[in-house]
Amino acid sequence: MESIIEDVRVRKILDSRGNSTVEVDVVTWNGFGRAAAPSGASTGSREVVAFPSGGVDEIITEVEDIISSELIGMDAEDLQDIDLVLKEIDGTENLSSLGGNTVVAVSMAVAKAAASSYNMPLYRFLGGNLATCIPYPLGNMINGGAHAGKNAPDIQEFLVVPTGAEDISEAVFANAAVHKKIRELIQKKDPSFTGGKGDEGGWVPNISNHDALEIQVTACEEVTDELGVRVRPSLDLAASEFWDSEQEKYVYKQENVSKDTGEQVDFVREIIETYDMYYVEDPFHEGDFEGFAELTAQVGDSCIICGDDIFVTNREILAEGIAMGAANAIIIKPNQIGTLTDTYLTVKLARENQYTPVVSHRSGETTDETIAHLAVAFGAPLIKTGAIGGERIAKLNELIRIQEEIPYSRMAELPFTE
Ligand SMILES: C=C(OP(=O)(O)O)C(=O)O
Ligand SMILES: [Mg+2]
Repeated sequence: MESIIEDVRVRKILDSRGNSTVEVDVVTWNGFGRAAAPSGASTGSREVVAFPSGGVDEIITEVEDIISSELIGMDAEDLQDIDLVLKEIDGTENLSSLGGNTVVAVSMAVAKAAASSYNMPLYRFLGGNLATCIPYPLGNMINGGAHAGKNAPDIQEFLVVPTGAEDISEAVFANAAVHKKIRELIQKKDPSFTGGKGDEGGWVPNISNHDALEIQVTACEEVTDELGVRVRPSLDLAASEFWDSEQEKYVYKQENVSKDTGEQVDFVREIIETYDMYYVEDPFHEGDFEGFAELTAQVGDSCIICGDDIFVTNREILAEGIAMGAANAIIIKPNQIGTLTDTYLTVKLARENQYTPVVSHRSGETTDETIAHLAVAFGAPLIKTGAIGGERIAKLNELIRIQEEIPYSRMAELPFTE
């Protein structure tokens, strides 16, 4: 009774890039849930389609009525049934008629409304009383590729993880300290640097991939010494963005060099070894399962090799990767797959196969904080959600609140840390 859905409202709101996206309110007899959908810039080609052909406006004018007439009267607690109904209404494989972003916003708003109906936070409603681990934040420091301007590095994200942090507060402030330090180091290298930032709040300098790596690692070392909290460098290459399918080469415009898969394996392995990288995401393009498998075979016993565009939070594609030994971790972005049920099932498959789930934001975000709750509920050891910027700190500050609320909270167990 408490969680019977009484109303569903859909509206158009701004995202962090100034584009339109969708926000959904779900009202139950005794509760309320609100969620908004993010959008990617470097999207995987096998992600569900974000919006129907008429964009957000079609959702507001046509889709809202269809969804609300089906969902009103259903019990928000029956999340799996509701996710099934959403997929049935859509009727396509890639959610192109309702739009994956509509589906994910409804699915998350329903879950939040169900939790609220029983006066529970979302992480507890989904994860239960034993979900007490707080994920480590992967903070974005330097932006390149599709998240930055044309003179920025080809590598999309220079990230850090405060593996030595004892709690989430120490972790997020260590990341923020590295972010500040990196600005100083960029300014030293390029006095004309104006302090411009990319889509995820990382700095966008006009420097080479190599110089960005040097600066990232120096900043990690200095902050580790200053704060006494070990911070380790990590990367998201987002290599689909610089894979040239005609040449069959990874093309690094900054250095004017091209590499085939074998050379890319050697190049990334060298970076991992030289800079003691903790985590490397999408070092190969989304179709290069062989490259992923080879690198994982070579360094996967000491470095997290994570698949984003390759798996797109899809458990069937993940299963192909598992069979080949491609990667040892997977990015979890609910809007890549559409429903919370499907998101959960992908996390479950990952865990059963010792793949680390890494819950992640998108480059176009809102102040929605749902993924902070999902990371705790799913027991994900890592969350990738930037380091600074309103839409990024919405998640980080929520983790601080969640930690405070859980009586026996502790930081999650990270792979490959002594
Ligand atoms: C967050 C990312 O970017 P986008 O949202 O543009 O896919 C990513 O590639 O991990
Ligand atoms: Mg990525």
